[in-house]
Amino acid sequence: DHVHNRGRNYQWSLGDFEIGAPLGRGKFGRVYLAREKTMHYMVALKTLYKVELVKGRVEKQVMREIEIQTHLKHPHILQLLTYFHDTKRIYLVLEFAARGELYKELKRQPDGRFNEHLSAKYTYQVADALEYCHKNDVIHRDIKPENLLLTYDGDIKLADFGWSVHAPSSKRFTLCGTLDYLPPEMVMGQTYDVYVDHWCLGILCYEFLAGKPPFLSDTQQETYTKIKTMYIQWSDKIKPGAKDLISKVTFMFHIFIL
Ligand SMILES: CC(C)NC(=O)[C@H]1CCC[C@H]1Nc1nc(Nc2ccc(C(=O)N(C)C3CCN(C)CC3)cc2)ncc1C(F)(F)F
Repeated sequence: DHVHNRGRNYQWSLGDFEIGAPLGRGKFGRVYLAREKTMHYMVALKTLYKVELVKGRVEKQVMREIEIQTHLKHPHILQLLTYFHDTKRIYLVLEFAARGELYKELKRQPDGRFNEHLSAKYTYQVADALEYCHKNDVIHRDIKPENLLLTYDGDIKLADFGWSVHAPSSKRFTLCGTLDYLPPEMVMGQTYDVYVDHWCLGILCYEFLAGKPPFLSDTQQETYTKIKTMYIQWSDKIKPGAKDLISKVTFMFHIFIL
């Protein structure tokens, strides 16, 4: 009915939501559980402080994240439902993933790793999301456990398109966080294409099965060297079938590129 059914041009605002518990901290502000007042729809409300965005010189990146995530609609991609702002903050109204952050689920496992069934399920769902992104000329560029969330049913939601770009691209970006997932061509600062996501998918699958990424080293330099030489020590936890899959997904394209 007209009261509840808001048209496309409806201007959402903070008053439309009841704010609940904090879900944790995002990069530029807190994330809260919230409930939309008329339909009682549960959402995640991500707040971004404008001052912080300016200080971090990431306004364009945030605009790109909003632009990209608004247009991607896929069961394994966390949807950006709407956004609005007030004087101090930008608010992203995102899908609420009831079972939270996958990397915490990984750490909660008895030996820090998923069994083959779960690893295959999650790897498949991320691959499904990536295929959809690539069909829409979007490279995610930052596939790793920290950027994956789990729904109530235990399905994957790919989130955080803060580093995504339109393919192909040679956009260099200052690295923040782990190098473990960087493919060789990005380490060498060359142009890259959707294959960077394939590389990361292989690294992700390895980490699900082994409980740690393949190039983990004590120093950054060592990690770089292992990546550039594609020197991978196969954990004994990885069976031949999985090793074959990871090699094909991760290394195959890079043999052509390098
Ligand atoms: C991908 C991106 C990099 N990550 C993020 O944005 C992070 C930063 C903060 C939270 C998360 N962002 C989201 N989190 C959820 N769901 C969620 C999260 C945490 C818990 C949880 O375990 N607790 C509350 C526990 C409950 C128990 N207590 C003890 C600890 C916290 C349960 C459900 N849905 C949507 C989002 C989103 F993305 F839309 F914002």
